[in-house]
Amino acid sequence: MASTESLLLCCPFDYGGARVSQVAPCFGRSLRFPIWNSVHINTDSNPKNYRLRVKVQMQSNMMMKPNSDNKIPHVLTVAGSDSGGGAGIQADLKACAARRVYCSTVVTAVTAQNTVGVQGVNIVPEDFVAEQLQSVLSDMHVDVVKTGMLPSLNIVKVLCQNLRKFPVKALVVDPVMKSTSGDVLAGPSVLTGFLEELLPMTDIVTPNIKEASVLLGGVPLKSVSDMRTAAKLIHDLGPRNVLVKGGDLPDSSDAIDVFFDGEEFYELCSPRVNTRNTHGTGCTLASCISAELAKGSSMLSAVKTAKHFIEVALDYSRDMAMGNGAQGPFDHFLELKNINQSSSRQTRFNPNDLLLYAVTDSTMNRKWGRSIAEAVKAAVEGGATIVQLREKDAETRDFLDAAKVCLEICRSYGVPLLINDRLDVALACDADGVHVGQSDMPARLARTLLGPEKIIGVSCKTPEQAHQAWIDGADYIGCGGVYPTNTKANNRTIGLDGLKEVCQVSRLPVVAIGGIGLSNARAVMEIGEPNLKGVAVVSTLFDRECILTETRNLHALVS
Ligand SMILES: Cc1ncc(COP(=O)(O)OP(=O)(O)O)c(N)n1
Ligand SMILES: Cc1nc(C(=O)O)sc1CCOP(=O)(O)O
Ligand SMILES: [Mg+2]
Repeated sequence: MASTESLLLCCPFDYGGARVSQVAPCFGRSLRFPIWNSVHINTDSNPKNYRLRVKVQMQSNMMMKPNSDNKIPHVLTVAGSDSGGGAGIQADLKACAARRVYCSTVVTAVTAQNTVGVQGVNIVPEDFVAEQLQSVLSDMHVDVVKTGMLPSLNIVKVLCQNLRKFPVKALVVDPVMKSTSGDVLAGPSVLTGFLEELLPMTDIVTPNIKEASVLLGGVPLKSVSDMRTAAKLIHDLGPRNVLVKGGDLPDSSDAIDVFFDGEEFYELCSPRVNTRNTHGTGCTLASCISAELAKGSSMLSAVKTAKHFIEVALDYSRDMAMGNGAQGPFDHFLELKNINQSSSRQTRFNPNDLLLYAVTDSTMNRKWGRSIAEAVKAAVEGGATIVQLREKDAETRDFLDAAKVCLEICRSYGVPLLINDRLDVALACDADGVHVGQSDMPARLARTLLGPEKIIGVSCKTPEQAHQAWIDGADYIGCGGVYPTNTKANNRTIGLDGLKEVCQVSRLPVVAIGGIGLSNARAVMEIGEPNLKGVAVVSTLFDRECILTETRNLHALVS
């Protein structure tokens, strides 16, 4: 790099100047595509440079990473264009970019649509769909094909011919039949193509309850039990996995989707986000699943990550104002939003993540003969909502290596990973934050070193400590020991009363810790303090034979 003015850096995929515009103002001049993979500990007193470093470091998290075969993960979407930009090809491109995967496009139809509805549809002739497919598939390495609007039987046939000619790792079918506004996007003849040709080649099909009903000849779906039956029946039509999306199910406070892999059913729940901005969620979900599959995820893990992404995106965009119609689009670029709002950490840290806080322990892992990564994976699969690596006797190198693996696991589940005590390890692996105690690195210094984006938790036993944590710029406090514990030597027990007292003065969210398990977690959660957001536990999860089961059980108790 010759100078800051000529920082023209390579990036595998140009997806616009948006990221760049976040960085450029720091220099007051134009930069293009920063690529910066190293970790920066900020020792620079110039706040301008400091801002730049933090932001550029986040940008490196947003770049596409080659797979183990050195190829950039690539999804080809075969779908319709939505002029309003909320669904179809436009949503697919944004979703893949947000999930850091390359996306090529075969346009099957051009729609005139907005937040009010679909005003017109122009179907692309099948010969030209075939030409687009041939262009992409014959030249570029495609991992996953994702389909959206397939508006004619002949287009379905052309697609199937090309998939036979150019096999890919996975085929994800979003069986789009109607838009969110209720306009028909694919007629009955297309259904024949789905049933006879496309579904038998499909790795996962993602119907909503209306589409599932159409695929099954019109049977109504009114409950989760109906969705399970439908998932099984659709599976019998040929796809290897089925995800029936229950977002439109009436009378449910949660968005429950049923996933069936041919052997087991999984009910995937997320809180229903109260927003009008849901246009494009189906396309985005299928594209996210495709993106995760392209990166090498297993099917279930891809589905879970995609569902979590949608939940967070809807939540972030709940008040976004776009258009005058009933259904608005949402914002896919959460990470950019974080960069934009770097002065406001609360947008990044969600206090609800404290609900089930899993804290690891190397002694317990050794006792049960498992690695830190195995323990963390089981905990997040069981429903842990945040993880802290508390590896008191690990060698630095081993700790760092393990932290990197755990971070990948946690990121794939959308679960934040914090490091206990060791800021150096947190910085080196770009963890989501740290937890420090009263005799560790002072929280204020931790904030200076980690920057505004990272999560910082502080252990507090008294109202004074809680007040100081807030002044120092912490994000939450860990308060305990609520009950006696064998995990931390000489730990003072403050009881439920001590916890209440701290909660009442704390301006930060609180997670309770110390001796908490299945027998008393409920009592802790029910102390009636609104800023008590969850329980942090060590032995209840990690000093047990099956971490997954214990986490599930505790999750059920505290949710
Ligand atoms: C969530 C949470 N709360 C409290 C602690 C204890 O931290 P600390 O007082 O620094 O003690 P050690 O964990 O370092 O022994 C915690 N780790 N997590
Ligand atoms: C790490 C830690 N900190 C505490 C505090 O009171 O700040 S109690 C504790 C240990 C919690 O382990 P368990 O869930 O096995 O009791
Ligand atoms: Mg500590």
